[in-house]
Amino acid sequence: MAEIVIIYTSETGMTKQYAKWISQELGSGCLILEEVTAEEFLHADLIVFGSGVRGGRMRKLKSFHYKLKKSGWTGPVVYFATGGAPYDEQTVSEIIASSFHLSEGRSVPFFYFESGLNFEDMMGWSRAVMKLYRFIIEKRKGKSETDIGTIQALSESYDHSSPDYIRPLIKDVQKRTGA
Ligand SMILES: Cc1cc2nc3c(=O)[nH]c(=O)nc-3n(C[C@H](O)[C@H](O)[C@H](O)COP(=O)(O)O)c2cc1C
Repeated sequence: MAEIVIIYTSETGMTKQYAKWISQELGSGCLILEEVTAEEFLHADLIVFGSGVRGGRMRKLKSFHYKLKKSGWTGPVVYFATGGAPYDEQTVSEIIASSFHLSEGRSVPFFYFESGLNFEDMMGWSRAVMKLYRFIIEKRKGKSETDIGTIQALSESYDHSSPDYIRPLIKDVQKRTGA
């Protein structure tokens, strides 16, 4: 049976929740990026990597790729990102474009899962960025419906995460590993 390892990083627990759901579904190990050592993933046939979206791009992709490079592991990776914005093809394309430097015609296995915002567990500076962002939109004249929705979303914690969203990723990983 193929060995799958899930590696994730999570500031407020949203990505952690998705990583746990994926790990339960695939029956695979679930490791934290900041703590994982090469020995823990060198034997893997496939790695699933997940992080939250920050300013339109995946957090900590660089440090994940650095760890892989340093370890010499060159197997397939399936990516997932969690974000406060609802699923939308345009948004997902923009996250991919900002996160990965892809030459023309290349693509990466990538899945986006809507999560939410957890102000309680956010680091101080993240909370400050959110507050500033909300302030800027509130000052806008002639606010669009999106602006109004964004102000509302930035007003309090919410969690739209659902284990249903991971289905396409599970199917993709199973196809790749012949499970
Ligand atoms: C500073 C900051 C910037 C964010 N930028 C985005 C964004 O551009 N798009 C989005 O969908 N969500 C954005 N979010 C929401 C997070 O992506 C979302 O809460 C994510 O699930 C957090 O995952 P984590 O708690 O596992 O790190 C942002 C959150 C913070 C704190």
